[in-house]
Amino acid sequence: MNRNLQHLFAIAEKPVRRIIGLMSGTSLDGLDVALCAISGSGMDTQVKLEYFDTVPYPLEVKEEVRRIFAKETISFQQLCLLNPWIASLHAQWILACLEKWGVKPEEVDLIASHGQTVYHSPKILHKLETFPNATLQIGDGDHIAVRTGIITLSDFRQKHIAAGGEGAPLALYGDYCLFSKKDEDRVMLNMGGIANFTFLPGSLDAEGVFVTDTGPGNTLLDAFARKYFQAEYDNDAAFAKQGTVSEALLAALKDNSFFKEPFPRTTGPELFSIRYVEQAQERSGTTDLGAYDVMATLTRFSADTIADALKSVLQAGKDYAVYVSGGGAHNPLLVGLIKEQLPRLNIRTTGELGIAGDAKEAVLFAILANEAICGEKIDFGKPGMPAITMGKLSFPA
Ligand SMILES: Nc1ncnc2c1ncn2[C@@H]1O[C@H](COP(=O)(O)OP(=O)(O)OP(=O)(O)O)[C@@H](O)[C@H]1O
Ligand SMILES: CC(=O)N[C@H]1[C@@H]2OC[C@@H](O2)[C@@H](O)[C@@H]1O[C@H](C)C(=O)O
Repeated sequence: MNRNLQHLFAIAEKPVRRIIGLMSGTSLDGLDVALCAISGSGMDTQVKLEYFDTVPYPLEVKEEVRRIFAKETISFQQLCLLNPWIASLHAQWILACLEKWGVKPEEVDLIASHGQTVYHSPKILHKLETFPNATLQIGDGDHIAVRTGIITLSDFRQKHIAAGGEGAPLALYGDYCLFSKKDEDRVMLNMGGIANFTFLPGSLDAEGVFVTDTGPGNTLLDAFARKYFQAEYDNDAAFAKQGTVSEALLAALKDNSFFKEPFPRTTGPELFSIRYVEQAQERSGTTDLGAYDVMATLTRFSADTIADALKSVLQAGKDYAVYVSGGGAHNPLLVGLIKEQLPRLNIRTTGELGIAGDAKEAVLFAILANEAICGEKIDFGKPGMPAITMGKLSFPA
């Protein structure tokens, strides 16, 4: 047997695998690095989050990525150059984290790299008959494997599309294995740039699992915080809290076919952009609205669309535990507005389940890699949620 395969085989047989999960999401705030000790697979998966850090993207990196991020027209050269550049930066940051934590690269079994999404274009967005659902994550796995010396799994989303999905959300595969609890219906709500949630039935029945993106989480808030206030985000909703919601603008923001598509539906900043808001302002005659009022309205827009999607799945009059994660969980106004609409939600954090909210998505990619090496495909029995394991293998040599 080839040495690489021998090594992989030995990893699959270990009682505990140390896997680094990486996530750098649509907010471009940084690279989340989670070193996990994982045993078992599927519903028997056990995870201990050993170390976690977010390496902030330096301004220069944000600027280079923004030159192509979610843009229909870009420099092809920029895309080509960024693919290995992002990978080598991620590799460099992984090695720095390992050094800080006192862990040697040879003590790590696998890296699970999400890569940097630069464009997400499901059919419901591009609406072109000829073309399939499509999504593109850069930061090639071969570069990470060679630079770190650690076997790397990457590019998780393509098989999801090949098997009939939109390439997202992938959270359900890890949420189901890790957070399902017998006799307790749970909702795992992640509010990153884009918000999504997984419903986990207390029956543990895979066919009862539900997942979808709901629409914007922080992406519009971040874009307008940058535009109006030269701030990276609306820290603790300080700007939005000073404004008043414009019902006219809110109605125009909600008037988009995305919100009528069947679940699971996915989206990104390709749709929910500054242009999206400006067009809604023009349609609703609110172009003169003050910056604080725009921020207040955008926060309500995120909260309402999250609450509406939750209402369509949860039974009215029943109590649910909702475990929140992602940066939006730190936004008190956003969380408060969701709670106002769904008073019977019992809002908790994934930290109460042992995984800090900021680390959750990175941990989920470590779980996906574990499933690819040791698990079996799980059949959720629904279109858009294919029964697959994911991730492409890169060997260091
Ligand atoms: N204290 C806070 N107050 C308000 N917003 C906050 C706070 N802390 C973080 N955020 C928001 O969280 C964002 C980062 O969230 P996160 O890291 O979950 O996004 P992401 O992983 O890039 O997104 P996605 O899940 O869509 O890929 C920030 O850009 C900011 O909008
Ligand atoms: C294409 C892409 O990168 N999508 C992200 C993004 O961030 C949140 C939401 O939009 C979700 O669909 C997805 O990430 C998570 C990890 C997922 O696939 O579940």
